[in-house]
Amino acid sequence: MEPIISIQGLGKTYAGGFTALNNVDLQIKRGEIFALLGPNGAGKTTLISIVCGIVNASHGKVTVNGYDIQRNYRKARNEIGLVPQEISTDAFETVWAAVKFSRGLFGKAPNPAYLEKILRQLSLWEKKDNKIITLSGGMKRRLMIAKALSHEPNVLFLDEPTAGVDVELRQDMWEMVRGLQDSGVTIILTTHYIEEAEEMADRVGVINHGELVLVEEKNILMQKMGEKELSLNLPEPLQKIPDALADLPLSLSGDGSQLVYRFDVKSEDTGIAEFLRRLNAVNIEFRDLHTRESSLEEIFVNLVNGARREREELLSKETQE
Ligand SMILES: Nc1ncnc2c1ncn2[C@@H]1O[C@H](COP(=O)(O)OP(=O)(O)OP(=O)(O)O)[C@@H](O)[C@H]1O
Repeated sequence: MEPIISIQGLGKTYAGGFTALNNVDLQIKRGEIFALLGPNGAGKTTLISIVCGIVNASHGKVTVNGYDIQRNYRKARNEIGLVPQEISTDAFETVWAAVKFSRGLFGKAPNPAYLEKILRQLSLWEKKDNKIITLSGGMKRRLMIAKALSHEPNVLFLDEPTAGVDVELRQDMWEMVRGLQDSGVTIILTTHYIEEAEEMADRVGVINHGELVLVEEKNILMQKMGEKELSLNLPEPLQKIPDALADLPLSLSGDGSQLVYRFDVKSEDTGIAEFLRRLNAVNIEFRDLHTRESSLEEIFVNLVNGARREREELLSKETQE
């Protein structure tokens, strides 16, 4: 199936000469939830702003549902709903007037039945005659989503949808976003909360210093990059790791009561059987054991740090030459 968004060779150098995006290629699949992760200043907002036609690209090509964002700007923009990070609405307008107005901005014929559907879906229908100023923070966020959906876009961009939102509300938002996906909307979200990507995304893209360093199915990423730990609780604490086991990837907790064996998830042979056999040979007993997988957060930190190290090495080589 054709991707709903296709980005090729996208670059952006701002007027001052700063390059915020460098040769980005990315295809967004129809119906997926795609999470764009990256540290502050990585280029996430620049990328979204270009696709939404708010910022002009320096080079490259973007199509949204087949429409080129430059040659066919209006049609491309019609395909997209954008929920910005900041809540910006007229406080004295009613909820209903706000969504009706947003739809009108796109030149769409009125469709009260559709607006009712999205307000119900976002649990805002009861509040439709309320002034925005009377809504809670969570309701205002949902209203921003309703406004972004008012012209029936196929793609929804959510820029940091849950920044500064409490845990309960965050989970409500996740549920609601899944509901939108079920209704056929493709969702691209940027987030600083890796937990959010882990929870929600079908695929993850990591952007760092304007470069897309990785795009991967979330499950595959977690399998491929992840390390697992096998922890053994020892009835008798150890002073140190026995010399006979020194060649194994082991670590000992501070109080010596927990021995941790690290293994690579992707490796065919985890070495666990051999490890347990050798443990037995040196008469170390254990009370129980459990395993733990690395989180997307650890994977992400490793990736970004790895890329930074590579860049620093490259720079130091260049200065030596
Ligand atoms: N109008 C502009 N002129 C010059 N530089 C800009 C402009 N807008 C953004 N930048 C720079 O481009 C880089 C990328 O910014 P961008 O807002 O895309 O990052 P981001 O990944 O969205 O960051 P955050 O997570 O902090 O929102 C930053 O270094 C920023 O200072």
